[in-house]
Amino acid sequence: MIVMEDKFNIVLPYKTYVALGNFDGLHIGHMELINKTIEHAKKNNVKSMVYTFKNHPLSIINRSLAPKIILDNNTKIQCLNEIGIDLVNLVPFDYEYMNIEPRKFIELLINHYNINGITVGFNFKFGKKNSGNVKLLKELSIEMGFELNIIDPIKIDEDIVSSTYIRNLISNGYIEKANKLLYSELSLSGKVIEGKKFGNKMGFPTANIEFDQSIIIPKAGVYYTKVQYKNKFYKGITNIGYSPTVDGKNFTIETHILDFQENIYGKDIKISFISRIRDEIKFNNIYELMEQLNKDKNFAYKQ
Ligand SMILES: Cc1cc2nc3c(=O)[nH]c(=O)nc-3n(C[C@H](O)[C@H](O)[C@H](O)COP(=O)(O)O)c2cc1C
Ligand SMILES: Nc1ncnc2c1ncn2[C@@H]1O[C@H](COP(=O)(O)OP(=O)(O)OP(=O)(O)O)[C@@H](O)[C@H]1O
Repeated sequence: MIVMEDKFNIVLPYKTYVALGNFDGLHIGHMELINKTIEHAKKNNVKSMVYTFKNHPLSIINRSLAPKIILDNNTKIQCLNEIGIDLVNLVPFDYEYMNIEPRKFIELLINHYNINGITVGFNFKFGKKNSGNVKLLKELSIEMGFELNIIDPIKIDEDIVSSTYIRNLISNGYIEKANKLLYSELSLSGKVIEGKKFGNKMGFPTANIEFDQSIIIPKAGVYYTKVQYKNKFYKGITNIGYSPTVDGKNFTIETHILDFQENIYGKDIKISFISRIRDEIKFNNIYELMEQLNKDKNFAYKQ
């Protein structure tokens, strides 16, 4: 898979079939769209391409409305590679880009990426002030001669699946439901940093993770997690919150990795959230906390 960050500077030497969108999270709606793009690209003997953004458009259009991101770019690239996309364009979204008129945008796509076809969702909007829509795309596809695929809404129960819908699930702790809608389980990657070193004394050493502030964090509480370190997987119990029993001041994400004794300060780990175990509790003393931690650990062993 080729990854590029091109803002209409290059001209591709081959034809492409392009999926357009933000694709944060890579949910089942996005998957339908991306799989259809690959299918059509193969049928037409051209390359499949995901055209998306390096930064969320709202981070430029209206910073105060910019959401926390579900999937970091590295993980998104890895997933798209697994799915079988030929090219990914992670476009840096900036002020100049924001002001491209819809018709001009499609002209640029055609001139630079040799477009054979485009796939978008039913509600796709594009171009300056989001003024381009599916109706305009239909007109342009006839005028400019490219194939157009519109994907019908993918729903869960009566709700249309969207990145916003999934962000709400995550913020409210509904990890299992969010995971059912995502291509891969919700995860956080980062470096292990030093904590208060109190966990060790309780017999529950924890890996505190340095997390990216732009990434969405599940609701505070305790989660059953899967931890990846150096291509090996371990069970974990992860606490998100303020540790009110012992500290109450700093917000941390810390994981006790089961059956693991290595010193991993400074090393990168990936935590995948599997299910929510409970709320964070302010215990009367650390003995009560330790008793609960043993229960959490036994829960994880049974999974
Ligand atoms: C699985 C797990 C569950 C936890 N649950 C709670 C809790 O309910 N209440 C609380 O005050 N602290 C909780 N903690 C935080 C501990 O108090 C914390 O791990 C300990 O203070 C060690 O911190 P340190 O890593 O900074 O040394 C939990 C930690 C883990 C790993
Ligand atoms: N549930 C869905 N069914 C079909 N197509 C979808 C669905 N969700 C998104 N799409 C399409 O996938 C592409 C990328 O969607 P995009 O990430 O921009 O929006 P979204 O998933 O609805 O998230 P947001 O909540 O941020 O609007 C768009 O073309 C969009 O129309």
